[in-house]
Amino acid sequence: MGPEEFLDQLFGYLYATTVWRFILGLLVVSTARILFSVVRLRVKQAPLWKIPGPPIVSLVTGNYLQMFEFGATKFHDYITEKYGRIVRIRGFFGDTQLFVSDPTACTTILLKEQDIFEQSDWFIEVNRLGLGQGLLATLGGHHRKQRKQLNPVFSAKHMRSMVPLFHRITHELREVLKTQVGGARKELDMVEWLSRLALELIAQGGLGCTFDSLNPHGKENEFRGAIKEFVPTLSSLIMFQAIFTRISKWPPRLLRLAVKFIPMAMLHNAVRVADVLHKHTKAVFDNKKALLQMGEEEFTHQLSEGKDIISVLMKSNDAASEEDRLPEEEIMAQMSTFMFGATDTTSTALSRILYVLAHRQDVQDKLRQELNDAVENFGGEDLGYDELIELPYLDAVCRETLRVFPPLPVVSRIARADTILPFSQPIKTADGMASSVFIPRGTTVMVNIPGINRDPGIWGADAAEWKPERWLAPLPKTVAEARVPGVYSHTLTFLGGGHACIGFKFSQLEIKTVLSHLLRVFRFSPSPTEVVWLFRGFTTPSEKGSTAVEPQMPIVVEMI
Ligand code: HEM
Repeated sequence: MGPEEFLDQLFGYLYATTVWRFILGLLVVSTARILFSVVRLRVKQAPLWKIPGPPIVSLVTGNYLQMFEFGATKFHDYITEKYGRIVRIRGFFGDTQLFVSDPTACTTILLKEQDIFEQSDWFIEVNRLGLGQGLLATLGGHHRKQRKQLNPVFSAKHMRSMVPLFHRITHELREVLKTQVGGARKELDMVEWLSRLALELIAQGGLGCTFDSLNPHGKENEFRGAIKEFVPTLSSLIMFQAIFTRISKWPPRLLRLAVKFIPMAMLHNAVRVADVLHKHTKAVFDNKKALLQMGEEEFTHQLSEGKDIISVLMKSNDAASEEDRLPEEEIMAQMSTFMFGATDTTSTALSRILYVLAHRQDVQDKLRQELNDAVENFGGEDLGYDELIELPYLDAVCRETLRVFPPLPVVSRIARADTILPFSQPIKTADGMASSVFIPRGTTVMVNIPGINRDPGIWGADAAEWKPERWLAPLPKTVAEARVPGVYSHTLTFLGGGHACIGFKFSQLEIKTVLSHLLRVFRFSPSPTEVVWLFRGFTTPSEKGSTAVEPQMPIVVEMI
């Protein structure tokens, strides 16, 4: 070996060992820091150990699988009944978390101390990288600034102008269903059709574009596919959240380069989904921007006549002061955010209403009668905004279904600082009665939405029963007294506080418009195939025993 070759090898060796030592050192330091913060948090969480909760089933995963597996809804109901409004749960490696349905505790989490109880870094970062920096990816002042610009776009005044569009799209669905049923009766997978409908309603009503979702022979749209893939793709990465949240803020180019060299198909898939979402929102945005620059007349030539949410937002944003104006990137991010926020939620709510009505023909008949009478009095089948909003039985059926069966049953927050969580009533702990508990920084609290919506202490002994009639009489005094911090009907179905669902009026109108058409033309009855409701983040229907990933809800649809 010559001297040059020797030096080359020596430097190569030194370089390789230095780099590897550096990487190894980094890993050791990071692991030590993670371990140290984990141990410190476990120690500080000691006061929470005294709160009653289910036994731990695994030292590694705690109660995590019971809380989030397909059958989790039953477990949630069981622990709420057994342990009450404040339940201690174990997360990964002995982490202690709370599952909360106490109204005073929920008010602290969602309203009074909403700047302490925030979404986790993981939630914010995956949404930021996947959907962009929209409402689901911002916190504090940044989030408030976005809400200030967006709230007026979701006002009742603007929702009024959406009614014709909702009618038009629902007519389309009705005609497709008539063809599918073939003039008599047929079993259809209604969740599939309601998902397509929800997607088309937000595509046209939110973005002013179409995905041709109601075309039975239409091809899968790439944007639609990416929205559907978003949650499963990210769920597959959840076990790497500690590492992910540490590297996610790297400069985008560096992050992309790093991801390229990590041989993990699910990571590459996540990047692909994010790229597809960005490509499409940018195309829709650029098109709108060009139209806006051409003038008002061109702008109203869009499919939605310029009444869709993003068009209205772009116009009001242009007129806003420099200080309030949102950057273009953030408007694009709202598009993916709305597509994501509006689709599974609405289709799940509509599916549940049809499912319940299929099992309660008496209610279905009564509702149909109310709708037929309303159409006769109104003088046309496309009921106006006020008629749709004010029909009492339609309203009662919607409120009751959303109360008893909230599509999104659990939302999580993480304490960003040490604080005290007060309760509305003292609870029994290992140390005696307690009317509050110390929550150390880093603790996860989960809001148990069905727990509070069906709390017998608030709604009475029949709280768990589905009874639309309860909304036609004065509600028990305990309902108002409980001061549930929700934006809708004393429930947390659409949550409350600064992160409450921005689209709740939009979804009310969608649901009522759809029911006003479908129930007058079709009768829905249960299928012989049993349907079960599974926890997939949302509570969605499935055929009993099926292993399909997608929700399924066979219902017998009959022409009237
Ligand atoms: C029945 C239908 C719906 C239900 C049950 C529902 C429920 C919820 C809930 C519980 C949250 C809070 C999530 C959290 O903070 O972790 C939320 C947030 C949100 N929802 Fe909805 N939603 C529905 C329909 C819609 C629709 C139609 C849209 C859009 C048009 C929408 C857009 C959003 C957005 C953007 C957020 C984030 C708000 C923020 O953080 O400021 N949702 N929704």
